[in-house]
Amino acid sequence: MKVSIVGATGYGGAELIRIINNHSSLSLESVHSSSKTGQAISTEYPHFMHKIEKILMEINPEQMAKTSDLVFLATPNGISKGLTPFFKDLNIKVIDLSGDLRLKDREQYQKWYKKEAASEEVTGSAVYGLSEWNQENISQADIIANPGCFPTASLLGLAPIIKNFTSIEDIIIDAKTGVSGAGRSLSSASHFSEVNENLKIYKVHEHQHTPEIEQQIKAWNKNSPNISFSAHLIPMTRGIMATMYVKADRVTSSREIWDLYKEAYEGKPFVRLHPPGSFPCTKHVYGSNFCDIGVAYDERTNRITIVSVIDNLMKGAAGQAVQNANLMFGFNESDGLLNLPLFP
Ligand SMILES: NC(=O)C1=CN([C@@H]2O[C@H](COP(=O)(O)OP(=O)(O)OC[C@H]3O[C@@H](n4cnc5c(N)ncnc54)[C@H](OP(=O)(O)O)[C@@H]3O)[C@@H](O)[C@H]2O)C=CC1
Ligand SMILES: CC(=O)N[C@@H](CCC(=O)OP(=O)(O)O)C(=O)O
Repeated sequence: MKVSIVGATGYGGAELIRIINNHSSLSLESVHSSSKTGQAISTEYPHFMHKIEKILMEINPEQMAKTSDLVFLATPNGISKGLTPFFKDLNIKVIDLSGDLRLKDREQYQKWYKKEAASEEVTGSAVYGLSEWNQENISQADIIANPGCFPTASLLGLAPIIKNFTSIEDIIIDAKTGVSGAGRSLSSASHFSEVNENLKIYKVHEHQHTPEIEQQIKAWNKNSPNISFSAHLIPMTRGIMATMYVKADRVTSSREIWDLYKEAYEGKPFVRLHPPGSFPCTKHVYGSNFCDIGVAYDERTNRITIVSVIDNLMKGAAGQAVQNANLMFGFNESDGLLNLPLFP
């Protein structure tokens, strides 16, 4: 199966190239850029030297549709909503890594992203690509809205509770991310001297992933409350930890909660449940497509604590995108993705 990448010079695009290089059924046909056409991708990323010697090409959907079966859009928010209709008309499948196609309510997109939303036709035909929980729809989709990094960690961590408790009183998601989550372009927010030895909260009550998480938990259980979500930037390159506190409508136990997770993720190759009383850290998933989860119940406060970790560029972006491609084309779900994490 031949694939192209738009936004190949970004971190998500580069991670796609790395994964596809180890895939038995996907082959990289072409890489595309809006600003570096004619340049070799290995000039931009010397770690690809002598291995990936593709030249960056212009973004020409008609040309791409002649040679590729699938295009990954690893572009900033606001771009894929314009490109996707061309690919849709040309019958080439699309996996969009940006936030453009995830929210079904266009007003919500405009409110949180502060941009014009994609057309209803495009958002209507996009399938939300949370691989573990939407496999059937993904396998029949032509357009995938790949989930955001924080929503992936949060939703995989919340799903068993949301689906098994009738009513949840309160959800707090306290999330931390490494700096590669902000992409490769330069900004003062990701400047070494402002990130190193620093811990910073950002987009308080305004983070664009809030409505994405709420959209999915309310689809799973209409009694789900709005969430309190906060994002923090920490001085590391990759990784997300979402620590979540959920107040349930009834008394439970750590064992009951752990059993729910065990059952929910039995046979899922990329979600690993820690043994009772043990919790994951970001290095447990570094460079891999795993989402590791630990859970416990605090009987003093009647709150369930869930810790969910992912690598933002893998399970939070390119890894899950390839997992979705595997499901779309009927390949083994794990193809190209079974590498162990890098440790330490
Ligand atoms: N980084 C992460 O952890 C995650 C990222 N995402 C999402 O994935 C997408 C890609 O992220 P990431 O790779 O980190 O971002 P980067 O900023 O690293 O890369 C984005 C790339 O998009 C290209 N681009 C910029 N403007 C345009 C344009 N007008 N038309 C076409 N291409 C353009 C640029 O390449 P060029 O100038 O060569 O065209 C750039 O290299 C984003 O939407 C991001 O929000 C989602 C989950 C996690
Ligand atoms: C560190 C950092 O800035 N992370 C980004 C991650 C968002 C992202 O990946 O964008 P989408 O909206 O396409 O999901 C943020 O928190 O906004």
